[in-house]
Amino acid sequence: MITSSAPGKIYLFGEHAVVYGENAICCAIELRTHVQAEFNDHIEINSVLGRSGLNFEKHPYVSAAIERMKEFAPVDGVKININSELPVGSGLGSSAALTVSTIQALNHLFHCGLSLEQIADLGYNVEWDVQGNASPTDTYVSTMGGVFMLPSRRKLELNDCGIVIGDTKKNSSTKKLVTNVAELKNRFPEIVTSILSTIGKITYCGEYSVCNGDYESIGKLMNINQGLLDSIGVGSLELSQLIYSARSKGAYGAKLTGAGGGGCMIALADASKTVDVSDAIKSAGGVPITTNITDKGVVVETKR
Ligand SMILES: Nc1ncnc2c1ncn2[C@@H]1O[C@H](COP(=O)(O)OP(=O)(O)OP(=O)(O)O)[C@@H](O)[C@H]1O
Ligand SMILES: C[C@@](O)(CCO)CC(=O)[O-]
Ligand SMILES: [Mg+2]
Repeated sequence: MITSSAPGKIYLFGEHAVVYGENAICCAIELRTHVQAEFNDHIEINSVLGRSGLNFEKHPYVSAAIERMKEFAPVDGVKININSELPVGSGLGSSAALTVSTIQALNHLFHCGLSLEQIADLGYNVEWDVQGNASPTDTYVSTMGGVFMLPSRRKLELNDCGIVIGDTKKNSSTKKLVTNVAELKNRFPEIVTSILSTIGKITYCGEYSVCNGDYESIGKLMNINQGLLDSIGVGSLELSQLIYSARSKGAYGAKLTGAGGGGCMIALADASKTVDVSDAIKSAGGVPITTNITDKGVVVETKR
């Protein structure tokens, strides 16, 4: 039996734009998904969503990961148990953490010898298989841990600042939201391409601010990024309420993270302000989530 785990993630900048090759800065967080894999006489997948066999409706990412792993090993009889600290479908990369930890568990159970780069690439393929469109960002950062500029894969450092997360209700998947943006881009190609390109430029400016620890500028760039995400239809009333509430209590900046349409927002704040910002998120109807950035990517926790 193998148990592996992988971290979730947050975006400082660049979600959705990174699907079209623009820059993004993405950070792994300490909340993790844990996957246990053992040999079995058939395929069985157990999670908070229930029990199934190979089932692309109930467990699309695990089922797609098993299919991809069949290129390397005879994955016909395996039992997968999933436990996660990440809210499902909330923009914190729960699909990527699940995908990457599943691949790593099967990698070690069947002695495939896959490298971290190969795991990240396979994870990207799985998210693409399920969503019909994806960037390599979520699965790369969940594999490697840390803070990265994608697609260049430049590693960055982000220390000495507080990250406060607020969760809101969400009723749309990343697959649907990414599809919606593609449809908007098809309808207004010049306008949406210009917006996505501007988000890429925000990220480029943001990298300079991150490297210089200029949190005031990072916050202002996050706020501009949020306005552009709203313009392409991936915001929500609930997210806006939390975002403006966090900003009113002294956050450097606040924006949605991940695919949007609800789910999580993040606020960047000085350590002295994180309690006030967290209270503001709660008073605006959000569920505050406390976590930190982590350098710990996908790992094997136990082998028995
Ligand atoms: N703990 C879990 N157990 C089973 N399936 C899970 C779990 N966590 C995530 N999933 C799968 O991932 C899907 C959510 O992926 P989705 O990409 O929509 O959200 P996310 O990854 O949390 O957000 P984002 O992609 O914006 O970061 C769920 O519908 C489910 O199929
Ligand atoms: C919306 C998106 O940019 C981030 C989802 O966390 C999709 C992707 O990059 O695969
Ligand atoms: Mg996802």
